[in-house]
Amino acid sequence: MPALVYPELKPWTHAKETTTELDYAPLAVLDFAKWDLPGGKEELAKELNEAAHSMGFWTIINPGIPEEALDAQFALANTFFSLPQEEKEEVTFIAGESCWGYRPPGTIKGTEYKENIEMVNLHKFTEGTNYPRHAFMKRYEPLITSFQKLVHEAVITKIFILFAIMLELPENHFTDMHKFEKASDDHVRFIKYRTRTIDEDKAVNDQWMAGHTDFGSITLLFPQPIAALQVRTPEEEWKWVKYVPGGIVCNAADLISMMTKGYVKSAIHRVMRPPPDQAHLDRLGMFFFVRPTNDVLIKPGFSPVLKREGLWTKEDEEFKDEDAATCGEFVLARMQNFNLSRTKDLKEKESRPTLLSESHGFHATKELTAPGHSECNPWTFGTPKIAVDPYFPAQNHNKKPVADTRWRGLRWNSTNSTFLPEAPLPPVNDLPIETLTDAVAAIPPLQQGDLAALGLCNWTPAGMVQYSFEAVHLVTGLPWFWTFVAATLFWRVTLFPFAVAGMQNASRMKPIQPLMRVQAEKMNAARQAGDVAGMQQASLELAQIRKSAGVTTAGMMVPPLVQLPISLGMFIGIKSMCELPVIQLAQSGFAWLPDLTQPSPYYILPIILAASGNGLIMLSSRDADLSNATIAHLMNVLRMVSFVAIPFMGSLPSGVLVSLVVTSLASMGQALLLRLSAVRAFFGIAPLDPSTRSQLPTLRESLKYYLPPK
Ligand SMILES: O=C(O)CCC(=O)C(=O)O
Ligand SMILES: [Fe+2]
Repeated sequence: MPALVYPELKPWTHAKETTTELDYAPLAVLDFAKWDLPGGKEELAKELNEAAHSMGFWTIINPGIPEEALDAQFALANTFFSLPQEEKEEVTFIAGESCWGYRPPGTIKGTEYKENIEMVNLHKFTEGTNYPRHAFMKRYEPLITSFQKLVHEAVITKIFILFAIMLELPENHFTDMHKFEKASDDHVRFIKYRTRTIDEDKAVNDQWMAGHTDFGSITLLFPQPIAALQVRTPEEEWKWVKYVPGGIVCNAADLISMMTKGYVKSAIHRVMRPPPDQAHLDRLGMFFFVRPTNDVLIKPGFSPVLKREGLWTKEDEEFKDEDAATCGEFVLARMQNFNLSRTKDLKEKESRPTLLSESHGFHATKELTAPGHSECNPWTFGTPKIAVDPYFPAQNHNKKPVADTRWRGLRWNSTNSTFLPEAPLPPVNDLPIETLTDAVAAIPPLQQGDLAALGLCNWTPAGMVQYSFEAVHLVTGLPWFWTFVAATLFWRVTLFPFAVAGMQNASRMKPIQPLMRVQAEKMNAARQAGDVAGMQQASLELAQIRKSAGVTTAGMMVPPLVQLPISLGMFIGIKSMCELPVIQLAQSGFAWLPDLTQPSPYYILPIILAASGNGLIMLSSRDADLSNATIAHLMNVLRMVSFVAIPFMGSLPSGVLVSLVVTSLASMGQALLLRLSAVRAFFGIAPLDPSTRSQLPTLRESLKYYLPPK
């Protein structure tokens, strides 16, 4: 494993895969490498359709999340769980109020056993979110946020696009409901399950977490090899979920099920004592609970598929927005019920959960569900009161309860059900709140492999540019501002031979141009006359002319083919480093431009860029063939565009602009250098001919050229 951005984090070593033969659920494996292939998304949507409709569980391979990024998060969790207990309890779940922060193991009701679960829920860190957070977690905010954003982009968004395709809805149907930047209860959860003795486990029927559904849209379960998770199949059997190396297991949850009228199944799952070859090992899990944004209405959306399936009814059509609860209200109410329910599910012979939809809006009453009511959740697992139907009944969806305490009565049959806090919880307001400046001041230097751990550095041009920036920084030890300058110059120097090759080719081309024009005319005449032999002859001659002049197709094609991807890669690669952000870039080491991830102050860099861009165009126009007026005026258009683009440039992170300015100035230096007769002679480029020196029209002349006379 490469060094982490934060070397003090303790890496988590994953166990070996089990060799025990387990009764595995037949889960679909979706290969996200297909995403960009022609027809790939449609094929994936088909596979997801089958999986989401039947099992509610599936696995994604090649999700585009680097292993190092996962390792870093597991190390973070491992380090957190090994902190002293008081430090972990700095921010703790508050029964009936919130589930952010740490939840220590409780005692299993009716037994003397301690629960073997401790967990921490990390609400996404977005603007305006003000949840209490551990000082420890704040310290790692960049590492956590960039990971969550990456997962959102690379996996979650794609799943929602596939949902939309499979339901024949516009691709943005679900993605619009799940914007990372908007307020929602998206969070990452880490759970540490500690081993128990055989006897302890027997007392709870080997259950580590009772059967339940998750209550958001989807849940991602990141790869870890200890078998323990089981899913309830359509045949109502518990089957093991197989670990696929690098694969992310996903399950659909209640809200997505409600919004698709149960077409997408909210999957019932539980966690059991692992098989014998793994039962002695602690299990560390990482999960991403995805929720719609708070403002989204819980309301099924019309889909031709639902209609064909007979799930879409007149009632749905007539359902009014004002009758719908919002996802924010729903999640809050269920969360408030979080620690209130007191069930004995782990002691039941077998937890027999139902789906939320079975009871919601029908059985819950204000009286029963009032906070603190001892019977607030009468639907304990296994009671005969509930009909056990693991599938979402289509008919009940429109009975959306409004945001009142009725929601508290909804079954919260998840992980918290046995939690009984043992010690009084610290008041949140007393917690030391570190300022962000403190956190930033503590940024450690970047180390090799850190960018990869953040999901950067791959085999695309942008990824390779990022790799080169990391390498230049580590090899030279330069601060980040100068790293940007040096790495950009490195690429200019690397591209210099290609620029020279392009010029050599062009200079060989120049004297044969009149001949080539004649050949082209010959070719045209032959084509019009239908004279194939004549055409062949003309192209043969053309080839010979070019060959004798030393002009090759490769010579014409290769320089731009190399320069273009690298230039684009620089732009995209640097932009994504700044936008992530790679937090070290916030300390540029250059007083005048302290933070490369932020726009340039007072538009200084965009103005320099526009000015140098103009200079470059004027310089290259001097030796250009401007006999064609359109070309001459077009160059002037480019000059004007460079100024008009200043506001856009002003919105880019200054790291991108530093690189663009260096590129522009270096290009100018290169152009001046390649005008010198001695340099041209050295490279075998024909000298410039002062008699053919051209001059651009004035900007006013160009405006006149484009604007029709009044
Ligand atoms: O530990 C697992 O594999 C599943 C955890 C889970 O289902 C949950 O936290 O909701
Ligand atoms: Fe779950």
